[in-house]
Amino acid sequence: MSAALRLGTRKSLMATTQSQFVADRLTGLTGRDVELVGITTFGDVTKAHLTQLGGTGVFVSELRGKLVDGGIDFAVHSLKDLPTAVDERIVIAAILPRDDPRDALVSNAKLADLPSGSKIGTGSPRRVAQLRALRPDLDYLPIRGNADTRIGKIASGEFDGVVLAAAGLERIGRDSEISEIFDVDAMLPAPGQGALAVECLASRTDLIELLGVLDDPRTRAAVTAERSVLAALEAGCAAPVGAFASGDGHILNLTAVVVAADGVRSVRKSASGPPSAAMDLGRDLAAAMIAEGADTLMGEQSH
Ligand SMILES: NCc1[nH]cc(CCC(=O)O)c1CC(=O)O
Repeated sequence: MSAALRLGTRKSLMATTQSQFVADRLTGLTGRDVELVGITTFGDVTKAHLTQLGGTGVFVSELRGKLVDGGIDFAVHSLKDLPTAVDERIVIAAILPRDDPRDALVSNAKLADLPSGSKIGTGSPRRVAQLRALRPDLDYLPIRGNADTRIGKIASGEFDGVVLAAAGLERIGRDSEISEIFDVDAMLPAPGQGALAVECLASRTDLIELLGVLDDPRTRAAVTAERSVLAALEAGCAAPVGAFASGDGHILNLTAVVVAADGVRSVRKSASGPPSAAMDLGRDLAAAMIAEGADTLMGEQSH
C-alpha cells in the first residue's frame, strides 16, 4: 500500500469542491488514496482589488511554494488563474476535460431586461468592457470576495446582478441562480476558463505519469492556444483579453479579443489550425491583433 497523495487546495468552497472532484477521479482511475491539505493564500485574505495586486498568480504562488518545500504532492488550480510565465520547477501534469467555459449573469432578470442604471458587480476589465458593449447604460462596479460572498450582495441589495464563470457556479451548486449564460460570441471568456489544471514538481516523473491519466488532450490543445494569445500579448488574468478555442481533434478554431474599457473599440480576430500547433496558432493570432492596435488598447488601461 502506498501512502496517500497530498493534494494542496485553497480553502474556498469552489477550490475544495474542484480539488475533491479531482481527488475522487484520480482514486477512481488509479486506486491511489488522496488527502486534501487546505492552504490559505494571500489572494484569499487581502482586501485589495485584484487588479491592484500586480496581476497574475495571486492564488497560485503559495500552492507552488508548498510543492517546492514538499508539503504537498500536487495542486489543483483553475487554469485561468495560472500565470502564463513558465516556472521551471513545476509542470502542468494534467488538464481535465473542460466544464462550461462561458460567463453567466446571476440576477433576477436577463441582461437585456435590467432597468437602466442597474448595478452589476464585476471587477474584471474583460467582463466590464464586453458587458458595456451589450448594455452601455448599466453601472459596472468592482466587487471582491469568493463567489458566495458576491452572490450574497444581490440579496442584500448592494448589486442587481453579478457576473461569474458558469463553471464555478456549477461547482458550488449555485447555478440555479443564473438568469443568463452569455454566448461566447457575445462575451469571450478568459483564456482557460472552465478548465482545471493539476500541477506537480517537474522532478517527480513517476507522479507526472500517474497524474497523466487525468489529462484531456482536446482541452489541453484549446487552452494552450488561448493562453498563447495571452502570453504573446504580455497580458495577465486581469487584462481585457478574451479568448476561446474549440475543436474536434483535427482542427482547432480560436477567437480572441482585446477590448477598450469603453466596450466600443476592440480588436477581434479568429484563426484555425491543427491542435498540434496550438501554441503557434495563439501566438500568430496575437501578432495579427497587435498589428491592428491591440497593444495600444491594452496600454490605455494599464495602471
Ligand atoms: N478568478 C477567480 C476564478 N477562477 C476561476 C473561476 C471560475 C471557474 C473556472 O473558470 O474554472 C473564478 C471565479 C469566476 O471568474 O467567476
